[in-house]
Amino acid sequence: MKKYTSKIEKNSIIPLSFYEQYAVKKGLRDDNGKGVLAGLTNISAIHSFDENDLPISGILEYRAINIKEITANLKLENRFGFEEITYLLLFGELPTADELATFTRKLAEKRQLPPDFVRDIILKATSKDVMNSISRSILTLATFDEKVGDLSLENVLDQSLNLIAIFPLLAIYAYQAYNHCENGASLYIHYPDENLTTAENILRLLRPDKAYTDIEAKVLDLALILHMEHGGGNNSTFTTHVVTSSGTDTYASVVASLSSLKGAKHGGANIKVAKMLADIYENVSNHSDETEISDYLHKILNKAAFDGKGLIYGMGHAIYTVSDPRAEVLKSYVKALAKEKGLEEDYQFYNRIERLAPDVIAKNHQIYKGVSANVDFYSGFVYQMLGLPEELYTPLFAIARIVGWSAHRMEEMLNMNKIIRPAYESVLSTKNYVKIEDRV
Ligand SMILES: CC(=O)SCCNC(=O)CCNC(=O)[C@H](O)C(C)(C)COP(=O)(O)OP(=O)(O)OC[C@H]1O[C@@H](n2cnc3c(N)ncnc32)[C@H](O)[C@@H]1OP(=O)(O)O
Ligand SMILES: O=C([O-])CC(=O)C(=O)O
Repeated sequence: MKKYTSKIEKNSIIPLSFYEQYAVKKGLRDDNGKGVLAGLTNISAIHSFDENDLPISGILEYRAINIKEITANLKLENRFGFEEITYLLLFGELPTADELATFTRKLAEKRQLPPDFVRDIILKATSKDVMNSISRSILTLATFDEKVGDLSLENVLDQSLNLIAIFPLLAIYAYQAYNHCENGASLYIHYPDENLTTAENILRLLRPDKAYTDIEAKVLDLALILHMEHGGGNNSTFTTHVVTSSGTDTYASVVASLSSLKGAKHGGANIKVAKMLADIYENVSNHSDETEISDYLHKILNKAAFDGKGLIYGMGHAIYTVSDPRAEVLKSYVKALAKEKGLEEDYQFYNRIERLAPDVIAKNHQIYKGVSANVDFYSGFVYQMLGLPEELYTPLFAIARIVGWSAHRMEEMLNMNKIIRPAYESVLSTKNYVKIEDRV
């Protein structure tokens, strides 16, 4: 293989200077780190600079409503919000109490799989990679749908609602199947309860005794809400736009976005954060020695420790500068939860890394806009405290983000009607074909 990979490298690597020469925006990003404007949206807004272009604490709005206000109100009213915010993101306005009750019932009715699907599909060829198992299930579900390629708004909405409703089942059953077949654990396939919310059902399906506390379910509900949507440009949602513009079906579109989300630089970062924190904890002898921790973070950044990729996971963001508002909200819950679970030392350790990492990154990279903890930094710690297995961290992100993907798919269908097709400039000069006997 080495012989082939050397050829690929020799014939594929493009000098860095060419990108400047041809004015190509690497990663579709401007020099100052901002994304190239690729679309317009009504679904959400992200603010990280003020009117004078100075970095500010991040603001995220769902359909123009600040998520901090959304989550604070839900907390104040001690209510679950996943269904309500799904309604807001999909339909563009907050539901009345009656509309919410009807919509919640609709989602509950849709929360079921075809007969024998678990036995015939999910329990076969199990995998530690639950994201891949979900994709396999979704592509199989496409074969059950007689209207798979019907691209009318009504049908796409119906398909999207079906997938939003059954996503928790696909994720948790895939985990239970893996845990049983590969780890020898007992197999639990509980049915969802139509009177429970999405967050409650997730805990019910996962726990052997189906039990959970109200606080656990509310914290999970909050985490889901914070992960639901992040504009049209994030990697998985942009994937939705790209593949929707080609006219593909809803199942294929969701699988494409899932494939994007699982990447370690995107939604897959939450598992990496948990593993990285465990690695730092193991390799640093004094857990409150900031110099020793910084030195180890430098090693990670220099590809000499952890996974050798040079990334400090859970830190940095394509858009946010001073802070990611979702990380701030999660952190406030993490602090209280850690106290309740007697994990304050772990919380302090996370806190230390969060404080030290930006400096370490800034010393090694040119940072135009600042680096801070992103939503993935604390989410894994929350899931750990809820007793959720690592294999489900990224699937939980997907259970939430499919709502944003669905809203963006419909927005693309309604507004664009133009295939997304940017240009790539060839940097080679034309050559003649050489006959095989003349090749050296
Ligand atoms: C839900 C989400 O998707 S949130 C993001 C989850 N991902 C992670 O946590 C993975 C770690 N973080 C990262 O890899 C990056 O911060 C990203 C991919 C999220 C954003 O990267 P960029 O858009 O390149 O951010 P930015 O322009 O601020 O980066 C400037 C430089 O700092 C580097 N950098 C930024 N964050 C990090 C980090 N956490 N670790 C190491 N280097 C970093 C970038 O690679 C870039 O280096 P380069 O100029 O040599 O290419
Ligand atoms: O916006 C991005 O680039 C990454 C993302 O999806 C998020 O932060 O939720």
